[in-house]
Amino acid sequence: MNYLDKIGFQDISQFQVDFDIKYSTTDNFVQQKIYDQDFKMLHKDAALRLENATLYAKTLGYKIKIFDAFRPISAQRKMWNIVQNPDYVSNPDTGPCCHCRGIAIDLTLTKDDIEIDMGSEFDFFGGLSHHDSKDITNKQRESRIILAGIMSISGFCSIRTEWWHYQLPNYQNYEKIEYNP
Ligand SMILES: C[C@@H](N)C(=O)N[C@H](C)C(=O)O
Ligand SMILES: [Zn+2]
Repeated sequence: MNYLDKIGFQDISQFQVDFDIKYSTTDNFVQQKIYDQDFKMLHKDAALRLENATLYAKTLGYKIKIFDAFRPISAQRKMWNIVQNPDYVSNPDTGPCCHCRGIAIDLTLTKDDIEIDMGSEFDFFGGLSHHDSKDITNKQRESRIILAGIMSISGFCSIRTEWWHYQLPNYQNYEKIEYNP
């Protein structure tokens, strides 16, 4: 049993979802690897809710694709050093940093293995990614609302500025984790 298991984290690698863990590749907003290992881990409270979300998505004919889940504080710091804008990257010292607590997921929906058009790319840091963007089509808005509905009835909250980011409420109940495997 490793440290993350001991503190109540759960491996989500076998869930009925697809993974495209962007920060273990160079295909991300910093264009460099943020960490070497794919962390397909969440706190068990979030993992349980994600499992429900996969079922709701399936009912509607979709599958969930995960871009990121748990990320250690050091990974968050690398991001913060590049983008010091709390609308898009949480401050590792003073921000909620829900990924570092294992209770946030960056995700989208797919149908027949094709990503649904949500109106902006993942990690596009601008108004087009905001839930209330006026510059997306009705279809793109509808797709975001479907994702929001799935995540909301599963127990997650959204943030205003990123259509792909969902987190558990009461983040103060979970500690930020540093982890170097
Ligand atoms: C970096 C982006 N994918 C993200 O997760 N942003 C939120 C605000 C965070 O850093 O917690
Ligand atoms: Zn996120």
